[in-house]
Amino acid sequence: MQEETGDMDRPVEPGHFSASEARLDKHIAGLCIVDFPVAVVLPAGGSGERTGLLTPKQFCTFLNRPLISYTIQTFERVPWIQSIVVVVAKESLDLMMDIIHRFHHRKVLVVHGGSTRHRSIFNGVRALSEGEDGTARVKPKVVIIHDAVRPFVEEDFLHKITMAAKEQGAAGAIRPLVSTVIATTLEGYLDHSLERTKYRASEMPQGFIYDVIYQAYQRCSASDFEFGTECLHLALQYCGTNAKLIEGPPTLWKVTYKRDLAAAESIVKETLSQSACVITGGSAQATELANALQRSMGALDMEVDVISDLIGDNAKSLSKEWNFIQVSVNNYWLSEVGEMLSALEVADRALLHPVVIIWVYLNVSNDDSSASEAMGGEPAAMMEIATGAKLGNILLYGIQLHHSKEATLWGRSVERVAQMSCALIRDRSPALTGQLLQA
Ligand SMILES: Nc1ccn([C@@H]2O[C@H](COP(=O)(O)OP(=O)(O)OP(=O)(O)O)[C@@H](O)[C@H]2O)c(=O)n1
Ligand SMILES: O=C(CO)[C@H](O)[C@H](O)COP(=O)(O)O
Repeated sequence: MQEETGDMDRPVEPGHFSASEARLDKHIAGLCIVDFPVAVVLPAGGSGERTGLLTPKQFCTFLNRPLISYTIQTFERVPWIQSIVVVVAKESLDLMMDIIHRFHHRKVLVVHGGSTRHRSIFNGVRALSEGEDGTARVKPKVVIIHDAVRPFVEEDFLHKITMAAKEQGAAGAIRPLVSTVIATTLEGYLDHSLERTKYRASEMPQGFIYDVIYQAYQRCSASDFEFGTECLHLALQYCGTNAKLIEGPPTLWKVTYKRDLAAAESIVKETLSQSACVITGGSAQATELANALQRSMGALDMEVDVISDLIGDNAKSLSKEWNFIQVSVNNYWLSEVGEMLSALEVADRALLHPVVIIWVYLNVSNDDSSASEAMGGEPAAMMEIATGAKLGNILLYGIQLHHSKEATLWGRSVERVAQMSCALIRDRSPALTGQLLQA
């Protein structure tokens, strides 16, 4: 059973590589130049027993998106990878197709898995050279194998693995051991321990010349399929290919236990919380506040850009991975926020990650009562807009502050806005949307 997804904006026929290979991207901007066809197999057919959850970990969701979609996105954005085969259990096929359509994944071919990881991987590898009906497909030169439950891998590391695989026939990521490995006796006593400096943990990704891994799987035994855990070992044992081992970053770790899902979520949140864009509307007071926020939030490790509006060239900010802070001066009026929500929707900015908008209401009048009058009834409007925005994966929060003429008081308020903004952006709590906080 194979399902292809080629109906998105740039259709790809997965597993098919023409001789001239028109799409062989030379990624000249960076160091990553790959001029041969590369495909990826993501085994995602396991049940995730060790998490103790009912849902297999690859389908567990954080920040409104299943883990498998993060991993697919990681490979999809690498221009020199042409095709991604995702291997899932039969009963997860509909769910997988739904994920592909919901998150607009483009380069993906879905195939059925097997009862063990090796069986699933072999199904994925085979699908790259032959269709379900046995028809031949033009195979890639190199195939990268990567557990679907390892969502964080950088392009430059994939490049290293791919180039080493092409040269050596096989290559794999390693990490230093964090604990000593010991052998136990049948009775549960220490038999012997291994010298830790001589050993490494084998991680993913691994890369292979296509024919090497295909032949290794064709030649390996039923016992390998049943109990084996190491693709590099199959390449050595059945094809005599000695893999090049490359030390990878700690982020290559595999989601195995429930707590790993929380760790993955916090890594994604951290990467989404690096920067914010303050929109001032052009007024002097808003600009003064924005500049002060830029300094204070900068000290809290958040890069802040200040712009007056989202018109013309400034509209580019909508497509960046920014969070937004919209300042309104003496104008308890949410129309600017409404416009921003529409613009983000048009740009499809919240498809893959929730976007944070913080609306900052700056009261510069001398008379506090005019501010409270302006507020009358408006928190309800704020909550209503925030509720609608949340359905579109946009998290809207509010902060209000008074522009005190007293420098110390003003400084404290600005500091509080900076701290609250950083906390709201970093936490991304859906429960706090629509709230108007006091600074
Ligand atoms: N029959 C299988 C078993 C595992 N995998 C995949 O292989 C990767 C790594 O395996 P592992 O972490 O062991 O996943 P599970 O087998 O799901 O976990 P557990 O051992 O806790 O059940 C996962 O992406 C998993 O979905 C697979 O494609 N087919
Ligand atoms: O270790 C590995 C390196 O080859 C594999 O990545 C894989 O994690 C094995 O998974 P598990 O043993 O947890 O099923």
